[in-house]
Amino acid sequence: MPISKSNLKTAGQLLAPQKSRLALLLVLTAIQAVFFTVVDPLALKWLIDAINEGNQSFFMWLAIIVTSVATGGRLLIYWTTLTRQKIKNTLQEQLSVDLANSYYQHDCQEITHHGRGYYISRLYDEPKKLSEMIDTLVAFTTCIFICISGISVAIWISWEITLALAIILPCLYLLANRFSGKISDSTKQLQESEAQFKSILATVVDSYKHVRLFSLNKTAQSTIKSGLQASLDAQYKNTRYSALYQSISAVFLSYTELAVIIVAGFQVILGVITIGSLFALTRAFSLIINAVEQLSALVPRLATLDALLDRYSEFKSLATDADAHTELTDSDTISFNNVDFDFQAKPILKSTTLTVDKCDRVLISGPNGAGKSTLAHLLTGFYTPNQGEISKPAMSHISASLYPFGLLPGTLGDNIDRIIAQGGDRQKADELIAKLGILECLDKPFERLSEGQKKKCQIAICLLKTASVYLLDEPLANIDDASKSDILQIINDYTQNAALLMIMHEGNRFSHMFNRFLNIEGQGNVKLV
Ligand SMILES: Nc1ncnc2c1ncn2[C@@H]1O[C@H](COP(=O)(O)OP(=O)(O)OP(=O)(O)O)[C@@H](O)[C@H]1O
Repeated sequence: MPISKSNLKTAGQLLAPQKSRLALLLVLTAIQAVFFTVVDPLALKWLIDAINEGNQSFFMWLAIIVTSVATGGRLLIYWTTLTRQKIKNTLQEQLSVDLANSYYQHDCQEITHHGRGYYISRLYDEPKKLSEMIDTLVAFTTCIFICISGISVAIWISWEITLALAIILPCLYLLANRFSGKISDSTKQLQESEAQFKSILATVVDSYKHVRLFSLNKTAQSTIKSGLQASLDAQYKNTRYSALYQSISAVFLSYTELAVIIVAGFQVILGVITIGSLFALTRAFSLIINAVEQLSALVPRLATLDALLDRYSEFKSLATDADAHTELTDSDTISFNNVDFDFQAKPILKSTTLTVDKCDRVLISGPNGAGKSTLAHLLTGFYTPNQGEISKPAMSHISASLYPFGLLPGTLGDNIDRIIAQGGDRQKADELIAKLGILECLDKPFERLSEGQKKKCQIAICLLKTASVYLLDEPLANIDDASKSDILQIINDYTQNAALLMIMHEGNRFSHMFNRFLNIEGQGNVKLV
């Protein structure tokens, strides 16, 4: 079977919301297939027999009826094409939204590891490909009904000749079984390597200025070339299996077609069937052979679909809403108990034990690369420790401004409105915007702001949330010297009755604002005084 039972079930669940529209499409597709397969060869037989017998009026009426039916059939094809596209669009939208929902519950470390381009591929390219299951379903229905009705017409004309098909079908079944596993595996490799390549491509695109400034055009080209290699190899492998399978099945089919024409020709010579029947029979067989060929071509498509459904289910299964299970501690304090955390064997925290109380003002400092931002991600719950326990408020009680920072599409104003719509305080937002002097930024998308403006907007968004813990990573970076104390004062004012933790390289200048000092020394050593 090119598609597993569990994936058939998943496909059924995905298509359930559109079942009525889909059922209508498949019924009309089946009618269309049966109609053309039965009418086409029979009309040919009757028309040729009418010419042979010189029956002019029957010939004329038949010609008019056949032309009218063919016109109606074309209109039906137009309608089914549009309906099919509508169903595909709805399915793609449903899949993308569904996967995006899972994305926000994926492990943050995995997301950082894979990169932006990888997830763009998984949230856009794969749903688009998966929505093509509608085309596969329609093609499958068409082929099955063409085969059934074509075989019925052929049996009606000459059952002996139809027996020729019985030889070919088991061979095709065996072939399909042999190749579908290989095609499905190479499809998975292809999708994964494409997603990884898009991650590389996103980095290459982002490096525009760097490449121009250092004349690295050639290096960028070779990065693209080597990144593309794995996906091109997987594409080649996939095409090789599909083409090999289709070529072998086509050879089998052409032998059968030849055998039918020879046997039917002899039957006409012996006077067993009429010349009109010969034409009808060859026409019906060519339709059946065509349909069987298309059914064979569906095997690689079904194997591809199987791989895509596997990837869809796997992506969804990686979603864990860990924060939903975090117990809220009574006092909303933070404590690390014997926590270990490392990145690829580089220790960031080693047996770290510390407690931050409600209302503490903590300055986090330490050399570059020591692990300050990593600690901030552990505190917010985006990273989980390798060992030990972190007790902290749930993410809904924490507000943070972390690197890298990103908002949803739209202007800064749109993004603030979205937070207010979730229960945010409009008056507090207006106050923060006025105090931080970012009124002119409201109607611009975040990416078009200056770096200092971006920083102020990040602070405003962080403070807008009512939380019991506030965590800001380098809030003064890119802020002009004259504004630094004012901004720290704003942060201090808006975080009263909450714990405040700030990562700052120039913290010593403002040490009077803090009551505790957390020094990340590197190699996993951390000191809190
Ligand atoms: N996603 C990651 N995968 C692997 N290593 C990482 C990852 N993120 C950070 N690191 C490594 O962990 C170490 C700590 O990084 P982190 O960003 O926490 O340092 P930091 O103290 O905030 O530095 P800075 O002061 O320069 O901002 C660095 O050596 C960094 O290379």
